[in-house]
Amino acid sequence: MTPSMTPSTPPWPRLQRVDWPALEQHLDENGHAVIAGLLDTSECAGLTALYTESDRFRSRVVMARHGFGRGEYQYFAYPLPTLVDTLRRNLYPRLVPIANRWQARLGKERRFPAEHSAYLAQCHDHGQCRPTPLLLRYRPGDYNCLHQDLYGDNWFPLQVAVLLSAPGKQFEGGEFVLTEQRPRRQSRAMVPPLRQGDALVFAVNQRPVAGQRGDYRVTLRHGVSELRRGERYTLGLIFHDAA
Ligand SMILES: O=C(O)CCC(=O)C(=O)O
Ligand SMILES: [Fe+2]
Repeated sequence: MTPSMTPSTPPWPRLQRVDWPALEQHLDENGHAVIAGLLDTSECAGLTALYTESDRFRSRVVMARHGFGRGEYQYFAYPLPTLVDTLRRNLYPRLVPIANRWQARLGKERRFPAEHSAYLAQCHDHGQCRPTPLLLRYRPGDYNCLHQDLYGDNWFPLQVAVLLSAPGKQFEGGEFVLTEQRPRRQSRAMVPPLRQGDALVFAVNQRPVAGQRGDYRVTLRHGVSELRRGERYTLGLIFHDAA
């Protein structure tokens, strides 16, 4: 454990400062919402520095080999770095009420338990045992095709990505892009402005939208536009484990 991996303040008080009702409303209306400044610069640098510590990771994916884009990412192995584990365990209970409300509106039966440990036990019972938190690295010319991070039948409907690099300073281009596909309509693209340390909460698969005849589903995908300069790192926090 490097010293920079110790959170400078415990994440719990940090998350208490978040305006959750506003975040929830933005999520309901757009399928994504930003938690500004969740990590500080030194925490971002500490996580970025882990990228070269190969024994922290269970696998490395070179995106071009799979047609996923260009660039690469690595999935952390268990045990997760303390800060990654703390973020995942503390963000989850805040997102559960939103996730369960969406499940009901989407007509889905599954409800998620209040604690992340209980949810992981469920994933493990389903044979989804492999950790999904990841670090992504982009260099000039790299990009990430629009995709969804499902990894099995049991998936938690919200995920979080934290931008670890400083736009305009450490990199240019490389915008986080979301698309929202509405039934029988054209897709809407969204590019939330992100600064270093900002966390984006977004829908993994679908979100409910109130229509004239009840709720309907819209499908979301996310990706990253081409990086023009520098190096860009992201921490991805997915709450379900993978098959
Ligand atoms: O690099 C990014 O911002 C996208 C990360 C991503 O695809 C994810 O966290 O699931
Ligand atoms: Fe992703």
